[in-house]
Amino acid sequence: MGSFREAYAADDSEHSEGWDGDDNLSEESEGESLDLNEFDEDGSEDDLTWDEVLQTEREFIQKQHRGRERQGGCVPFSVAFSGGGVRAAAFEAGVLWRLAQAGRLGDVEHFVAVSGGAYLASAFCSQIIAAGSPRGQEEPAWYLGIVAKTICRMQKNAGYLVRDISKACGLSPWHAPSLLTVEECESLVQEALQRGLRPSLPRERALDPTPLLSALAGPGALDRDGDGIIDAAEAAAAARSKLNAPLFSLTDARVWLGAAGGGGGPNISASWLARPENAALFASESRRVFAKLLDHRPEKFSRHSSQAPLPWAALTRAGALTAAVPSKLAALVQNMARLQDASPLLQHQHHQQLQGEPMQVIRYTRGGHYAPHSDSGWPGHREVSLLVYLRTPEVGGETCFFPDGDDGAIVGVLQGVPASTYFRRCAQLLRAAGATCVSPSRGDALAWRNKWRNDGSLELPRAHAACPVQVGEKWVASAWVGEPCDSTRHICQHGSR
Ligand SMILES: O=C(O)CCC(=O)C(=O)O
Ligand SMILES: [Fe+2]
Repeated sequence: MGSFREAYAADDSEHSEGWDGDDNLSEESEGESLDLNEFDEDGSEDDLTWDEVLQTEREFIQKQHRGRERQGGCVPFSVAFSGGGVRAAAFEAGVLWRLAQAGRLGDVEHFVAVSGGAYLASAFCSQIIAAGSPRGQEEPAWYLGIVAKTICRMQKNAGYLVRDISKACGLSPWHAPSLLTVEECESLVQEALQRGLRPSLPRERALDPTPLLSALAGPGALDRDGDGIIDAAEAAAAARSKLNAPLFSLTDARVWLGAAGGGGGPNISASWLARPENAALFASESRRVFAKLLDHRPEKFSRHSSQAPLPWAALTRAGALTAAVPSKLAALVQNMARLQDASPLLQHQHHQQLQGEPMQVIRYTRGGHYAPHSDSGWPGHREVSLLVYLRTPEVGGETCFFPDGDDGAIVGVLQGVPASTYFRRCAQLLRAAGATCVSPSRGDALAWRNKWRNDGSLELPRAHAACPVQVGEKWVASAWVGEPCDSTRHICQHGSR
């Protein structure tokens, strides 16, 4: 553990109360800045003398040295950041990042800074205080996360003067070229074909939102059997079919619910949902989210593709060409988590969380698309989404991600656009509204984190769309890393993982 981190955390912990998690210290904390007049010039009986301070510091460092020697740790060293305005801070951000990448930040004994260097040093220390402490093995990744956050904060404040070398700002989708081999892609396609995956709907039906709207907008949308009660199955089916995949069939919903009984398990278990208070909560959340989505753009509820769930066990059975797929996906999540979040849970439990629900192979024939949507239906649902292109269309089929927290621009640009225009110019339209579009390329993978507002409300987290396939066929595999249950969230998974 870095001694400066401990020293800050131990001695200055009360200062962290002024940290508001945003770019500025709160007004309150500014008002509470250190008042030098409070100190007696000759030092009152209650104050530490310089000798005592030095002695305490020496003992602390000796203790650290002994601990380090016992663990066979690296040679400790100190870091000094010079001044030079924001340019110095920008340069030193790079130094911090390299030290974090080399796993050496934990060996820093003293960290001193002046002027421009202190912009960075103080931001870095604030992040450390706010983050608490890492546990053993997690230390290098923990420091990477802290430095990434520091860099993002600087980039936000200093703009182009600071380059985002951490690639962590803005939560961009992570693009991993050639993650799967051609053989692995084809094996997934064959597995899905064996499970009866058919071509998706023809174009004319695919782009017509009318049947969807009539099916969804009625008051009985959640109460499927019309008995006035939204039971567990209805709530689950509604969450799945209305919030995430609006054309998800009842059969699919049954498969999903059925998985609760064994093998993998869904994000929310049937037993959890069976408790009336949970089902009611779930249904009301679903209604709220659904209403909000519907307000934005009803057509977004359309999805035209065919899906086949692939159980993980089938992929990893002896001799399967797809045996390496789960670890490749897990490693992708881990890399992204290290640099974007460094949340220990996401970094270390992703393998298990990944297999919480089956992978899904999706097939889009001409006109097949997935209108703007979010993969995560509620807080505590899917933390990360993964997508691998298995077969690429000749034209169309781009995956477009909307700008963070700004789906308004997208809604505006799509308003009144006829289906035929959307079919031909989807990526062009979405790019013009600020979206980032990725063209399918066989074996390439994308990963992104689904984010929620702090208060748990929906922000169309990482809203994205699959543009219509114009020529050829597009096949993808989708997988999700479930968010672990967290007692501060009122809806979270209770699945039998
Ligand atoms: O096919 C694509 O490009 C996106 C698929 C997707 O968004 C999903 O499966 O949730
Ligand atoms: Fe999606």
